[in-house]
Amino acid sequence: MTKIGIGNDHAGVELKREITQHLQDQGYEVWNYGTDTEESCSYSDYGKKVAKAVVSGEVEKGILICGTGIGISLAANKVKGIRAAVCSEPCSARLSKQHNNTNILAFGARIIGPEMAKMIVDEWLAAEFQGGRHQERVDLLMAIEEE
Ligand SMILES: O=C(CO)[C@H](O)[C@H](O)COP(=O)(O)O
Repeated sequence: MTKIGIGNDHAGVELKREITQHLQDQGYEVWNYGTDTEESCSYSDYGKKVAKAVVSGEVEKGILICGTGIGISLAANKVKGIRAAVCSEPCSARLSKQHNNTNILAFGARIIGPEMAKMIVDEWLAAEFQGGRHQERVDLLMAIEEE
């Protein structure tokens, strides 16, 4: 079963627990990269940890949660090879995989509720990259990393 890495800052601890349970109920193997306390911390540390786990192949996909999903996705996108998208509804999550081949999904625990988060996660995990013209664009996107 797909291995999924999950990480969050202090704002995302509770939602991370719910999403982890939701994924495990479906048979996914979930690797937790923290944080697990509500002590104030930096989203950068956890975005980076999950991003590096995806790039190294330790896990296949990543899920990141902070207050808005923005800071933690920005951190992940600093890691070479990562395409992380913040999504607040399922349609964008599906298209982020179909067109952009995202390898990390992010959302905000202060923006959406747990049921919406579960729908977003399910839609993203069910979607497949469509390749073709989108592959050419993703190749151009990733080539920016080499400039
Ligand atoms: O959403 C976030 C980053 O994009 C953080 O979770 C948020 O900035 C944390 O704020 P605070 O320190 O006030 O709890």
